[in-house]
Amino acid sequence: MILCAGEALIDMLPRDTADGPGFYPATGGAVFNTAIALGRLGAPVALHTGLSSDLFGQRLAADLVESRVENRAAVSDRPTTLAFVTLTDGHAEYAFYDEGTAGRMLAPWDAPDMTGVDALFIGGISLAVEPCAQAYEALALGHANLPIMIDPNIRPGFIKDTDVFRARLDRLLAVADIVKLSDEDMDWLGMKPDDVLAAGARVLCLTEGAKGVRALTEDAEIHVPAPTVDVIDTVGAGDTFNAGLLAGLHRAGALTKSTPSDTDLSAALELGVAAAAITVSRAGANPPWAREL
Ligand SMILES: OC[C@H]1O[C@H](O)[C@H](O)[C@@H]1O
Repeated sequence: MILCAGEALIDMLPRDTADGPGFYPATGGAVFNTAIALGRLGAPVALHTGLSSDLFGQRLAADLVESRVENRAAVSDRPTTLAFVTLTDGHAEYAFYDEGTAGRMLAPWDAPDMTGVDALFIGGISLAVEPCAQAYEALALGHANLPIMIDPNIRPGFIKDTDVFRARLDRLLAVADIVKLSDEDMDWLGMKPDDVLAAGARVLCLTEGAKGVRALTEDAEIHVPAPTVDVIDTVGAGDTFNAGLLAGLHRAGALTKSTPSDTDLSAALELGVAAAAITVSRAGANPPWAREL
């Protein structure tokens, strides 16, 4: 069972209405998106997050059930985080409303049930805000014996304290086996691929948008191009890639504390880019796609 830990929220996606520009709600949040995609790919998966009991929280919980994701959230009556999305040529930018929300206020003592968990996926904007960042860090550091994948999904405008965030990432990179970063993440971190591997990662996945993904291990560099599709929006592309990678490795028995073989890694990367390509060709982070894949 892969335990995904991070935010579940509502994306307010832009849509023109007869009265002018408007928004409509869709389930989202980087780690929620990864959990949903893992469930759709048939991987055994659970989600740990701070989930609201409000109507949006109920909708998020219902989507988990529908996609066969076990719900291991800490539920509270605080509101659901909202992310207002603006799109420029399909590229998404986010404005978050998360003050005092159920997701943000998750505390280290809201620890999840770890029964049956054999791998961890941790990430998202939750690593940049208190106190939930402490909860997710404690989870990773307390279970460093498990294979861990981290995607910090860095959104510079959302980082409340750069020094605290950077120090936290350094501690997480030291226990991570697989790290996924985008070009922009690498620029923000001021790191080179070798620095990430030297910090402890066995696999570094560098997503390069329409160009695909480059994966580096100590001994290999594998490039997998992305299928060509018409992009509607990029919301959730990286999250779905993460799910494909994790599902592929898990299925091959290669989601372990060791470096996967080039064959297993290549096949998992292929699944990741294929899933991401379908996501970007639809509106929103979690369009229905499993059968097509
Ligand atoms: O990675 C995409 C996700 O990031 C943002 O946090 C949005 O919630 C969106 O669903």
